[in-house]
Amino acid sequence: MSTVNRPDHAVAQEKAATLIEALPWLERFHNAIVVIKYGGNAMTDKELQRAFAEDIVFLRYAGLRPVVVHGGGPQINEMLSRLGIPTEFRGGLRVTTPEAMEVVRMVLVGQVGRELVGLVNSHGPFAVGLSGEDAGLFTAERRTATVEGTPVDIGLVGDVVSVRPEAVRDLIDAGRIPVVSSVAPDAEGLVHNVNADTAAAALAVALGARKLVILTDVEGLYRDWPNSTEVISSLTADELREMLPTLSSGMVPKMEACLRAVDGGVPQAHVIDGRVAHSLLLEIFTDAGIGTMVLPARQEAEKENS
Ligand SMILES: Nc1ncnc2c1ncn2[C@@H]1O[C@H](COP(=O)(O)OP(=O)(O)O)[C@@H](O)[C@H]1O
Ligand SMILES: CC(=O)N[C@@H](CCC(=O)OP(=O)(O)O)C(=O)O
Repeated sequence: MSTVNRPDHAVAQEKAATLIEALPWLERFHNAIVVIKYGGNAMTDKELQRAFAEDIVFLRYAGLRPVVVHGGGPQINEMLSRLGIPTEFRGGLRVTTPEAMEVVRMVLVGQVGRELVGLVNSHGPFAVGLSGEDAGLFTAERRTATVEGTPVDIGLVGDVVSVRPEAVRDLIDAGRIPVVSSVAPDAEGLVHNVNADTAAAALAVALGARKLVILTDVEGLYRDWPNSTEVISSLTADELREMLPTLSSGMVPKMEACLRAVDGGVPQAHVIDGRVAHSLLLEIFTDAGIGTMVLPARQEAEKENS
């Protein structure tokens, strides 16, 4: 006969409490499409990569419908440097020459996307990789960057001007997990480099996603970066709109993406810390919530937190 001693019982109770804490969120997000932008540090550390793949498969088994859009800025930098091609960013976006574009496409679609698909599929035949070029998913239009209020040309960089989400929907309906790389042709078929945050927001809107979650390499949106690291836990679209001109570097496309998603009807957009293993699960399934959440308006914030 085996007996359960008291400390073990207490540990078991704690585990049960953690599991049951997820119940309201499982109910709320059953069948929900959640678009997750994967990037930053979480992408370059092997352990964090594995944890991310586990989280995505966990979401799928828990009854959500995850869609992944991945970045790969650090990996593109590495390949450009190996090839001796200099690169620079303006307003958070890479200046992309035709030569750099070839590398961006090769790294995002042929390397980063493939590796992510492989990691997810170590848990079962879920992930299918595609890019903005597949089945007309994204159409891009050349865009400029804004530097000190002035538009500057940054080469073959595009914004997503239309989305045909049918291919992604087909995959979701078949129980697959789409893994999307952010390169896209313009109306003439010329392939452009699209920031992955921007692509994730456009896809979240087109799919009518319930959430956009952006993983990055900071805790969230800092109120007064780089002077302090006080994280803003939630803000409305209007508050973000006002703050946007004061933001710098990589936070610009990220927060623009959150705003675009929420303005486009996605009820919540989050920026969370990809350096914390399983931060995605913590965000979706726990009462605490983490990082920064953008909501359409204050009353929505109260509703979402209730
Ligand atoms: N207000 C801010 N809050 C947080 N980070 C900021 C802010 N303004 C600028 N940043 C910078 O933006 C970076 C995140 O953007 P980026 O490096 O492009 O991330 P990713 O690789 O995840 O796309 C942070 O590491 C930080 O250096
Ligand atoms: C136009 C532009 O800047 N495109 C990005 C695309 C990859 C990306 O967005 O990667 P992260 O999410 O890791 O930053 C780039 O070339 O780096």
